[in-house]
Amino acid sequence: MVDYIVDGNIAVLEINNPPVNALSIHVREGLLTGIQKANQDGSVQAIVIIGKGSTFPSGADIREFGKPPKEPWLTAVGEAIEASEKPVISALHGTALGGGLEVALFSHYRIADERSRVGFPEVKLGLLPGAQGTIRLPRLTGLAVAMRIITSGDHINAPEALKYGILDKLISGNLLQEAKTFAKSVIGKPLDNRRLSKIAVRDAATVDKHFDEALAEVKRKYKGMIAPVNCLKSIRGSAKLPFVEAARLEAALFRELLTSAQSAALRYSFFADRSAPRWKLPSGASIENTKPDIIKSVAVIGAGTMGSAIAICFIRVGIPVLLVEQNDKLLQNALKNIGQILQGSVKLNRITADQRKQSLQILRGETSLDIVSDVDLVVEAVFENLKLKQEIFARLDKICKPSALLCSNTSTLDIDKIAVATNRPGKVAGMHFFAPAHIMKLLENVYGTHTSPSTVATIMDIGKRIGKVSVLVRTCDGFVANRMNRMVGNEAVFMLEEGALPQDVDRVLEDFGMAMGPFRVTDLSGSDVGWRIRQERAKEQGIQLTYETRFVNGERYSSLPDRLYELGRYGQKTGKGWYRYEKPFARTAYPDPEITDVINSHCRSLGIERRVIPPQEIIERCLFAAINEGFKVLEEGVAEKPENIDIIWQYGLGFPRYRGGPMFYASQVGLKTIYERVCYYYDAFPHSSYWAPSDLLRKLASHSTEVPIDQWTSKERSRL
Ligand SMILES: CCCCCCC[C@H](O)CC(=O)SCCNC(=O)CCNC(=O)[C@H](O)C(C)(C)COP(=O)([O-])OP(=O)([O-])OC[C@H]1O[C@@H](n2cnc3c(N)ncnc32)[C@H](O)[C@@H]1OP(=O)([O-])[O-]
Repeated sequence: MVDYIVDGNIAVLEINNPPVNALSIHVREGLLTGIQKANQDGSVQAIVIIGKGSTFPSGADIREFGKPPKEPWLTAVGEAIEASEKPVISALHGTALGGGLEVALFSHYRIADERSRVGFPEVKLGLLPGAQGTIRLPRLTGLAVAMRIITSGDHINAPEALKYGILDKLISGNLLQEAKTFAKSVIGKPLDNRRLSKIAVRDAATVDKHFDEALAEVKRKYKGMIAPVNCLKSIRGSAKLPFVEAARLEAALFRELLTSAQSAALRYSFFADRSAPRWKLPSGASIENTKPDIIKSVAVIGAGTMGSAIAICFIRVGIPVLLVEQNDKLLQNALKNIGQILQGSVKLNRITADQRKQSLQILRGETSLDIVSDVDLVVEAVFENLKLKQEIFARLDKICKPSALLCSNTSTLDIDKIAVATNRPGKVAGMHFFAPAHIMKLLENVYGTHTSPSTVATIMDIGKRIGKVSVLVRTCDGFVANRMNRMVGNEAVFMLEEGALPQDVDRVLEDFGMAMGPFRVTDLSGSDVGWRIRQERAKEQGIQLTYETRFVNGERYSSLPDRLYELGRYGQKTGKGWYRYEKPFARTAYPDPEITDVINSHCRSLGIERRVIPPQEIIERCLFAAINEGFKVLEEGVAEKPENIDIIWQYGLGFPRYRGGPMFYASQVGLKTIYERVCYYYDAFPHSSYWAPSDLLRKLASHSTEVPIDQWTSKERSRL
């Protein structure tokens, strides 16, 4: 794992632990023995530490966290590096992150390939740079820069790192050769002024001011997260305490984080990010064995808000789009809006004016569907109506070339029912974008009974090309996101009928960490959207919905949202919804006494006695109901693994990353507790059949010890 190579009077310790040279136990052992050996070797006068392959170490081995720690710890290795009597030069390339950068900060000199990046991303794992990173970096950069680098977790490029004093020299040629030459040039020079533990923090006197400012900033930016706060406390220690005591404080703050639920969730999320796009079908077809088609052109059908935003996703990565809308006026409006949105991106420095121009050059608006005959992929984004979609797909099937994929942006409808309208069901799939589609990272890709593996490979590949986090799910009503989120919406409204107000429910869920509570979310999209869908469904079933309707097909129903619609309270667009706004499209939501009156009179007319609903009940009824549904989604194979569900919630539904996702959260609460509470609510609300406990949940909860989340599907699903 660490090769020891002597070239003349230079010992080279080459770290070889692909893919990112993580500082696993064998690397730490190799570094420690390498340093000791070089110090004992009379012919060696300087030591170079370098990474083999694409990078200098990108950090500690994250898979080791949460397991019993193995010595030597990174700090001990680092202290041996700093204590070396012979100069140690770290030669950085690729991404020198976390523990990797700490190794460099223990070294006496740091040189780097000019294309390399450095950083302390620990905070994104709910940790701090615990091998003295928080107390060494301020000694080089000063407090403000160190606080920004460590609390943001952002990478910085080599020239910037040079400017801050983190690096001593940038290299444009052969890194190893240059490192050896550099090493020879520092042989015999005094080392004490190169040992960061011997150097003071130069702006230590200003630490309280920097701390207060940075603390206010992280509390606003990373609400609810403990790691950025601990990072700051440790950096403050670096300025206030003698080095050894500061190191002790850092170690204590690191341990607190390492054992925290937040870090466990963030580390899980790190691996879930990488695992979710790796799709596999029940047939065995997978990302490993299926090639995607190459998509060179796309048509988007429907130039509403969604269709326009979807078009942007493709044109900004250079894929030409035909945007089709029947009505020329709507089409022209959409083209204008797209131009404005891209202009906004230029203003925010997300793209250049040239990139905007190039994107608009490959966008063409049309009013006839016939024009799409030659595109490789169609994304339909018309109104959520099965009949309408079936008609469009039947027409597309006739117009498009046989190899074209026909995808729907439906958020709920069964892909199989859309595919039957075509003679190419293998080439039909769902691509469910989340609003606003040009901003939201999630793409929920949906396969139907007949969708071919190559279609799946293609939609997953194109999702990656357009910069989305793509997750594959099987078709069902609402797929994963809307199917599970429906329970949150239902329970939230039922709690209004029982005693809560919209702001109570939203506050509890936002305090939990959700980006927005369900009522604020409804106000954003508009209560008219849900009303239309409910009316449509009722019509299909021959049901008349009235204010007195309390059950539909035996299921509890609340007409409160219908009352809102009748009052013209469509949400932000009308300046009032579940909340009041200063004016239409204003963002700030104010609790509205009028809504309290509407809710109270609704309860009176239905004879419901209101009660106080405690925060814990709000959490349980919204989240446990969704979690129970999540287990059904797993048991039916709609989602292949819990990570897929959690990534959908993080990137599509605003679930706090530091809680991992609803399924990871369930694993932390404990499945026995979740199961018992689900049973309790099923008893209490038998007319909400989604409370019927999932079989998978019941079986997992019946184990005498908690089944780890990575075994949920393998352990029980095959036996169901
Ligand atoms: C006594 C106290 C002691 C305290 C010690 C504290 C030490 C320290 O302060 C803590 C840390 O360093 S915390 C760490 C701080 N460092 C970080 O947080 C850096 C985390 N890593 C990254 O940000 C990105 O991986 C890179 C930018 C490095 C490369 O991006 P890219 O080129 O797109 O590649 P990719 O697809 O992302 O990864 C490729 C494969 O490598 C895997 N893997 C990666 N890093 C790993 C790791 N550290 N570990 C294990 N595995 C790691 C990854 O899962 C994937 O595996 P798969 O099986 O193929 O799925």
